[in-house]
Amino acid sequence: MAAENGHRGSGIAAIMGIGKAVPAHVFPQKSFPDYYFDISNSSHMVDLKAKFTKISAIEELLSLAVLSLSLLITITQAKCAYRSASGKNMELANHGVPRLGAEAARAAIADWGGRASDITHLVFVTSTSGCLPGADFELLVLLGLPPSTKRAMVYQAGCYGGGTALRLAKDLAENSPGARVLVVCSEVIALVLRGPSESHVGNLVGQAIFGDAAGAVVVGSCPAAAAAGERAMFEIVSASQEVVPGTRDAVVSELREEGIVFTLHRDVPRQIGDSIGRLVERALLAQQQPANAAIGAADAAAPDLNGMFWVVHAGGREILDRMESKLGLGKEKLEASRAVMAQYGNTRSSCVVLVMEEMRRRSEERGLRTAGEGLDMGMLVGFGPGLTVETIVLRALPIN
Ligand SMILES: CC(=O)CC(=O)SCCNC(=O)CCNC(=O)[C@H](O)C(C)(C)COP(=O)(O)OP(=O)(O)OC[C@H]1O[C@@H](n2cnc3c(N)ncnc32)[C@H](O)[C@@H]1OP(=O)(O)O
Repeated sequence: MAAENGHRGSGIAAIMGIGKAVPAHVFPQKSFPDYYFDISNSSHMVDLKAKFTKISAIEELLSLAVLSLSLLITITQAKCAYRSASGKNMELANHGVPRLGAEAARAAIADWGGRASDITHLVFVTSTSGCLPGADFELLVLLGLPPSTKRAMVYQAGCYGGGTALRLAKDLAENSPGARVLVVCSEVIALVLRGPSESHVGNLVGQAIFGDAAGAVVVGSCPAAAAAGERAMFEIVSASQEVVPGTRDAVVSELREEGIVFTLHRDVPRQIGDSIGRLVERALLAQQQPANAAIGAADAAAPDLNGMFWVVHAGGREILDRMESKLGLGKEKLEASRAVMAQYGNTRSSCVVLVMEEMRRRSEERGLRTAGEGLDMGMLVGFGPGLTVETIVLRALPIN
């Protein structure tokens, strides 16, 4: 299946298979505030519960949030105080992260059409477990990948980790002959889950919006002949990473005795909104010449952003709203991100893969020419602590 050994991959890396996995059990978002304040013995915090209820109504249509693996632990432990010890939660995360990841990886490999034994590299991303050997090793065993698979772990990158992994996969695929890189992003938020604190509303926001999910893709260059079943869906044209100056404290996450304690600053949506125009402009300038031509060679510096598809990390409704208005995007452009947010919440590093999968599914259902809503060029945006922003220019290839 992989390109011939010894042939140096000269083509642009492309995504050839996509898969996702979400927990089997979902929790009704509407009754989540009652449940959450009840299990944390916090029902007396009436004002805070009202605030939480407002925040957790992520989208008007939302009926379910996927938080099940993490919620199961609270059910079995029957405690979830703001500062409870995290031993059981750690066990659950260390167990769940590779397993959810393996499910997504199996789906991605099936979608690609190759065999697990053809995978040459693995890039595994998580910010919600911590053990050695790591989740990448467990995945190797669970999938029966060759022991010679070259692995790399991306730990604690937060929500931008999905973009980081795609950037690394591009470099690996374009510089290693015949490489087929499996990227797996898996997050089980057991270590993050804690009861409410009146003095830490930034944490409460995360309790309302974070969810468990894994996303996986297979990346390679020089696809084998179509007859062999391998096809490129999205070329990874170029990839950039930038830090937004002065935003170091915006998203902070620390691994402590009581688990992962994170905070989201109230200004995150504004900070992303204020910088997104410049970041997108720079990402488009950084892309390679052939892709420029596809956007519109006559005016490559001022592309029609509405003529592109958008795979944006579903960080929170306000972030998507601000991005939409700052970039002047039409209401429909961030539909895939909003759908993922409504169904699964903010699933951290895996979120951009889920958005890509959602977009591909919708495009195919509508009989569109490409998996990128029928368009040729698109942009993936992931962001997280730092604030660090990953921007990836994608080219969607025609669906066979
Ligand atoms: C983890 C990673 O690596 C990467 C990430 O994805 S980081 C996550 C990024 N996401 C965010 O930061 C969330 C951004 N916020 C939002 O999208 C929206 O605020 C929201 C969807 C969460 C809620 O929107 P909303 O329902 O319109 O409520 P909103 O009015 O904004 O807030 C409700 C209350 O909570 C408060 N609040 C909201 N966010 C807060 C925060 N981060 N810190 C403290 N207070 C906050 C508001 O001030 C408001 O308080 P009052 O009622 O006293 O005025």
